[in-house]
Amino acid sequence: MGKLIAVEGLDGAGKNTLVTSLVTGWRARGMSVATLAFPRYGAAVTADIAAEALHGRHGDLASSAYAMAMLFALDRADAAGQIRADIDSHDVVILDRYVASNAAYSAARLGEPISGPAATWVADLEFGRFALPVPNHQVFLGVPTSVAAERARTRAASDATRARDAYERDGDLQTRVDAAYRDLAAAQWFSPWSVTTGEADDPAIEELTAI
Ligand SMILES: Nc1ncnc2c1ncn2[C@@H]1O[C@H](COP(=O)(O)OP(=O)(O)OP(=O)(O)O)[C@@H](O)[C@H]1O
Ligand SMILES: Cc1cn([C@H]2C[C@H](O)[C@@H](COP(=O)(O)O)O2)c(=O)[nH]c1=O
Repeated sequence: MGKLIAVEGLDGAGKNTLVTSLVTGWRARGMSVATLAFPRYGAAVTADIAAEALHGRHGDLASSAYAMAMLFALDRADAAGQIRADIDSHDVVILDRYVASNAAYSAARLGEPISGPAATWVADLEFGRFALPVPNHQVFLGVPTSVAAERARTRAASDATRARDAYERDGDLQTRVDAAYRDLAAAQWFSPWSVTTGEADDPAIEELTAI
């Protein structure tokens, strides 16, 4: 039975880069590692519709925090069997975004604390009704919001397929999401959390690399 680790953070924080580097390190040590990124663009229609909505399609769909969160949650519900099978057959399963993304973005959109109705609904829906596995560990890649925003902007400028979506263009939302993630980490929401800047010499990264 492998460990399930979820990496969380703002848009452009460098989650994908961090996951890739951790996976490379673990595989170099002979560990078997499975990885999955949410939303599963191109693999789940719910993920694609969510992305399209954040780029201005599907009428007023994106204006509902709960509707958007439901799309992201249904994507994960559809992947639950795959996640469980991966946990059974690997030493580590590492996810680029997971349930806490829905809790942080939904609470931030609605201006609620993480103990409020939206984050509670996300947890009940995803860990409860959809029975998604609870991670053994969650990592918040807590780079400054200005750094994440600049990385998202630079990426959009150099890659036409990565134009910034409604969440990425909303600086106030990103600031509230950052605060929500810090609260989730401080509350050790559903599992132990670490907060890292992502630098290789950060003790939190050294600890993860050495699992
Ligand atoms: N430590 C770093 N230093 C400098 N640039 C970085 C670093 N980590 C990531 N980047 C760059 O920042 C951009 C965003 O990185 P990445 O795609 O890993 O972020 P992400 O958190 O997965 O983003 P999103 O959630 O928006 O998909 C990329 O262009 C990447 O090359
Ligand atoms: C998985 C997931 C994502 N979101 C938000 C976070 C981002 O702003 C967008 C798209 O994700 P990406 O990593 O930038 O491709 O959606 C969310 O609110 N809830 C979720 O579960």
